[in-house]
Amino acid sequence: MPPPGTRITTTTPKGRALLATRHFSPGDLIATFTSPILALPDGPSMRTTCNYCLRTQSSSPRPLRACTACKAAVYCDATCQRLHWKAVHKAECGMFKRVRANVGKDWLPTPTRAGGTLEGNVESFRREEGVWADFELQAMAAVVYGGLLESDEMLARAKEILCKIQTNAFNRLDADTGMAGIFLDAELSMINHSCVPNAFIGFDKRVAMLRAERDIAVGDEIEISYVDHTLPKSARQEGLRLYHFQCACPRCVEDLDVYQVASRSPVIPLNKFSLQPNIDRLRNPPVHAANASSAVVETTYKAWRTEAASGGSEDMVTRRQWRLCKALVQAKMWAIEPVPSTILQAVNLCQADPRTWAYALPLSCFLATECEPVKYVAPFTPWRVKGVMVLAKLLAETARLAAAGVLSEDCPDKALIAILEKSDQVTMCEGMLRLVVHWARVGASEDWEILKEAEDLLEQVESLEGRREKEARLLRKWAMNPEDPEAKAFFEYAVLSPVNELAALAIGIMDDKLWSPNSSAVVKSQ
Ligand SMILES: C[S@@+](CC[C@H](N)C(=O)[O-])C[C@H]1O[C@@H](n2cnc3c(N)ncnc32)[C@H](O)[C@@H]1O
Repeated sequence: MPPPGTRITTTTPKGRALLATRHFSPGDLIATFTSPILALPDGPSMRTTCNYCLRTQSSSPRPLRACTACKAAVYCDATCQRLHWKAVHKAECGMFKRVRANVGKDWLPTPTRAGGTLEGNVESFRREEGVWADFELQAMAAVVYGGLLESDEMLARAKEILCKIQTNAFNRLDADTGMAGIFLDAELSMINHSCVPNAFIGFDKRVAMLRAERDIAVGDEIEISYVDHTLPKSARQEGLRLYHFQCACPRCVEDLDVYQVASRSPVIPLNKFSLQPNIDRLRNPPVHAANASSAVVETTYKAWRTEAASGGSEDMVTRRQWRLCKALVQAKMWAIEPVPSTILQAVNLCQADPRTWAYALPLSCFLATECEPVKYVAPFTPWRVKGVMVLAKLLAETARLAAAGVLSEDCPDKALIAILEKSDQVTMCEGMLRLVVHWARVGASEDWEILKEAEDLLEQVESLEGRREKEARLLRKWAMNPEDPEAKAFFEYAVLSPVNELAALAIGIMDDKLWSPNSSAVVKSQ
């Protein structure tokens, strides 16, 4: 049964499709999917992820405990273990024991349940030689270790199931919230792909939530993106290869870049309550597009990926990758991949070294103002909210160092210190947290880890001694009504202005500060 407010229809060439039978506004929850056919950790995460709720070891309050019988499946507590036993583990525990006895290791169960009506693209997979050979091996293993009768029919059935899983299951890897695994639901699998999606899926443990990303009118097809739709065309096509169709969305057909797609987005005005409230700038981005054709984008991205696979030290690879981005950086097309990914890598490198730690802040300001709002125009998308939360946490840390009078000891960059010293970092942090709390409630569930983290931090900031009440009152007023003239002017002065000043340092930091052998702030292996 399709969820209320939707119906399933059949179209050419997509097959079945989910249509809206009522209007959905941006952020509306279209449906929740609570009874997946499969919700399993993926292979590499099996021993480090609760096999029931899919929480990873790093986000679990307790060490994960293994099932005492098979020693393969792990759980965060007895409740998860009991529920998983009832849902699937009683059928697979014996299989794991056999695998352990025969090959001496834990092994990802090839799932043996998949709805009979799912699209499998079996004939197309059969033509993909490497993939098909892999499926044959996996099917054989599933039959042998599942203790099933080893017949041609059984092997064919196992391969068909693998095709269905590949075509329909969602990879729910989420490093930020510590969730990993695959999720397969028969109704969710009716949703087709577009690189300009009007909806997106969020996960909370074993529940998937389908939300509108923009207005969806009665009769519109509901479409999500199966891949990172902000990547260049060739990378998107590579990601879609195993789904066996040619994407005919406007991004693919007209070969639009992220700026062109963003400038047409109907949800641009929502950014009035964001770190990029300059709506005109999103509609008419100040980029030099003529200097960065799609051929330049593709060549840059391919060279960047080759460099990523080169196996050098992370900082040297990132340095070389940054050089490869030169044409895009000069064209001010900073939201086009691989520029944002390279800056994000640099943020991670900075955070790992006390000498460069403070540089993470301007780089993250740059990502949150120049890159993310173009890649993901709706400010409630989890990717946007997470970026603002990273900034809030960095500011909480620099504010603590500043209060202890040790900020300049840790950071030798005078321009950066000057901006931080004249800014009220606590107010900046509080402004970010109000954005996170507001948008996380629109785009995610109340149980989202990031929302809880933001609420906790906001409570701590609100109870800080010496916090100025007038500033706090204006931020509260701004969160209630971002158009209120007094509150808006205050937010621009106290939050946006220092954020933009910090962001303006980012390109210089990427060019010189992180890798120059003469710099006093260098990343590790220089
Ligand atoms: C998860 S299923 C979606 C539901 C599917 N249409 C069905 O009838 O079961 C994925 C498959 O749907 C088809 N599909 C999804 N998006 C498409 C698109 N934009 N254009 C053409 N086919 C698409 C492809 O066959 C793909 O492998």
